Amino acid sequence: MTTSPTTNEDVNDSPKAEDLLRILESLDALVYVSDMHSHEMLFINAYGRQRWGAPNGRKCWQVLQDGQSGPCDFCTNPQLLGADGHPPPTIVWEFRNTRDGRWYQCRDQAMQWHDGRMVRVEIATDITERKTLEEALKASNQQTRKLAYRDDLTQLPNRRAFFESYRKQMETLTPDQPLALVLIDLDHFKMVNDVRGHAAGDHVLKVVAELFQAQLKPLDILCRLGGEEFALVLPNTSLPCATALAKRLHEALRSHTMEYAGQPFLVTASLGVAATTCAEADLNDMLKAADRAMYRAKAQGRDQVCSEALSSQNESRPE
Ligand SMILES: Nc1nc2c(ncn2[C@@H]2O[C@H](COP(=O)(O)OP(=O)(O)OP(=O)(O)O)[C@@H](O)[C@H]2O)c(=O)[nH]1
Repeated sequence: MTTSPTTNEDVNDSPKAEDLLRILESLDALVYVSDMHSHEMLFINAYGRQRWGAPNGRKCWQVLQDGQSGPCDFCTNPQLLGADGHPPPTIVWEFRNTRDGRWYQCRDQAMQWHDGRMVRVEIATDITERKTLEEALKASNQQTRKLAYRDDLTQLPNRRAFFESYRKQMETLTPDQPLALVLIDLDHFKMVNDVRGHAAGDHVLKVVAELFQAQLKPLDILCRLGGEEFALVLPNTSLPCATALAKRLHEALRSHTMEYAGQPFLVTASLGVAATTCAEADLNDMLKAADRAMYRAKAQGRDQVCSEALSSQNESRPE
């Protein structure tokens, strides 16, 4: 009967050099050693030789990378020797190899070679599959986020995006900068649907979004709150300037001839404008003020712009 070792100590008692080499040569990972200063490749295991070839006296950057005329600018050697002479802990990083295009997790450390010089030892495992999955997940998350924040029909930011944009503006603007909000509600939109059909209503919503967007500056944020209601956040804009812009939007819409299924028709909107200094720009108060102004526009016969200041300072604030 054969007896087998029972503890690690028994196994590691007297490891033979050829056994250690056999382990290195059969590893499913790149292991290489290069001179810290000259970058000469001193050892590369079978895994590495199969993918990058034998070193033949070349430097590590000549063996492992493409298009290098000197040491790589991403080389971790400078980090491997601590200022106090003691090597810091192993450096772990991820890198896409320039020769095979695959991703590797690299574990680098410095050690003293048998002839006394300092060398770098790298163990690199192929993590391409994991990276591919991570990238697919990231892309899918971005797409999900895009869908969650975009209105499908008009491609404008939706209600959720509106609340987030408003909050961001509050953080970005200085306390004395004005902020304006315009609520826009199409007039008698139900009639468009009833008389011309739901598809015609959808067409109108898309055209309105494009018409308005064409009048805006890059920092102005037009959102579709839902149904036939839109909101416009205007950073650093006073009440007079916001009202003037709202009047331009109002005019652009009422003077635009819609056309659906060969039939021309007109659409109008009621707009409510509110503005305040950023320091006072509580979203609920702003929404209420813009809503009041918008309902005043509806009550006064629709097809017009009304405004309401939250703070008297806004009345004379320049754009
Ligand atoms: N085509 C289409 N219609 C929508 C959409 N969302 C909401 N609506 C319609 O918009 C209409 C809104 O009607 P109301 O709330 O009565 O408002 P209105 O007819 O515009 O009347 P006022 O606002 O008082 O001028 C309803 O008929 C909804 O079905 C949409 O995405 N597409």
